[in-house]
Amino acid sequence: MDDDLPADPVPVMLVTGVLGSGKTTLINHILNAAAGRRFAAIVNDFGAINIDEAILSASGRSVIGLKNGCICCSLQGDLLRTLRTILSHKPRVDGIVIEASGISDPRGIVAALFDPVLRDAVGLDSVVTVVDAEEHDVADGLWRTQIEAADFVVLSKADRVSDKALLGVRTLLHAMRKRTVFVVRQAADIPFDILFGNPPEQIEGVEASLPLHPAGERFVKLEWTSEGPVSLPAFQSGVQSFAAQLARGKGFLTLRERPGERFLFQLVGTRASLLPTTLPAPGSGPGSGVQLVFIGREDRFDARLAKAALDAIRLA
Ligand SMILES: Nc1nc2c(ncn2[C@@H]2O[C@H](COP(=O)(O)OP(=O)(O)OP(=O)(O)O)[C@@H](O)[C@H]2O)c(=O)[nH]1
Repeated sequence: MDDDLPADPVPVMLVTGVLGSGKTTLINHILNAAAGRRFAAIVNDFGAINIDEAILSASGRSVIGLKNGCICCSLQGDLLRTLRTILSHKPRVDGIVIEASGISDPRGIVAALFDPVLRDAVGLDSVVTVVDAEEHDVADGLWRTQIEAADFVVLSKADRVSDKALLGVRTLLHAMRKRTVFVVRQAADIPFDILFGNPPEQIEGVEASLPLHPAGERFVKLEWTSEGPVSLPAFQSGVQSFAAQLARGKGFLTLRERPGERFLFQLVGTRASLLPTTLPAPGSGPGSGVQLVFIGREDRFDARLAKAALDAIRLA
């Protein structure tokens, strides 16, 4: 181990969950709740436009985005380099939160954290899996894998379902797990000292050589930008033409109808929202214009047609 790496392992929390489940929202909550403690967040967005980094940076904490790939597959080297950079900072951080992209197999990331150089410097404290209480596909192998790997399952969007439906999801989650899983209704219910500082039992079956899921084969992404504002009706009808094919859409918009304002667009499953925002633009991009990322399973999402529909918005 390098001399400049800290002697005590820095606790790491890994947050997983399928696309749009609520990982960024949860991490925002954790960073805001961590008053007086120094946390670094590493976010792994699927696209080169890192919307999550832009959302989390508003918390004022150190947030580093890993772009254009999946840290359980192609970006493991980037993750390890980023961890080493964070660990070399003085004063040292009290904890590190890693947000896996919505297509990540947590076992691959856990295996990476057992890297021989880092294993004395960072300690995996917990794997937290966010489950959308409203929309989830129990037949999805990745969803099941993420739940199997979890020390905690946080149910998001519990506010959108009935108590009966919530009980149904909780019962399902408990039935899927051989060992205890903490199912909490919202992040505020997770005791902070359990998240950081108490090593959970090691995740069963984790080995350095686990087969990793071929992320690139399952999902395609489309990134679309415009330097200027777009028309709201044209945007709505353009996105509507391919929304049913999507697993996830998000990004920032400026609209011709609302000069001087910016909006955060979110689409998960059948729900879409467009809300005014004061968040900064991703990267060093200008605050005007449009930066959007769309993700869909490759057998459903025709990114070429979607791009054509979006390009037509520019002319509208
Ligand atoms: N009503 C409600 N909405 C939520 C909750 N958690 C997240 N959302 C909304 O769900 C959408 C997706 O949330 P994110 O936190 O961006 O999800 P994510 O898992 O980080 O998404 P990806 O990184 O793209 O996979 C956003 O519109 C959130 O505001 C919740 O508990 N209740």
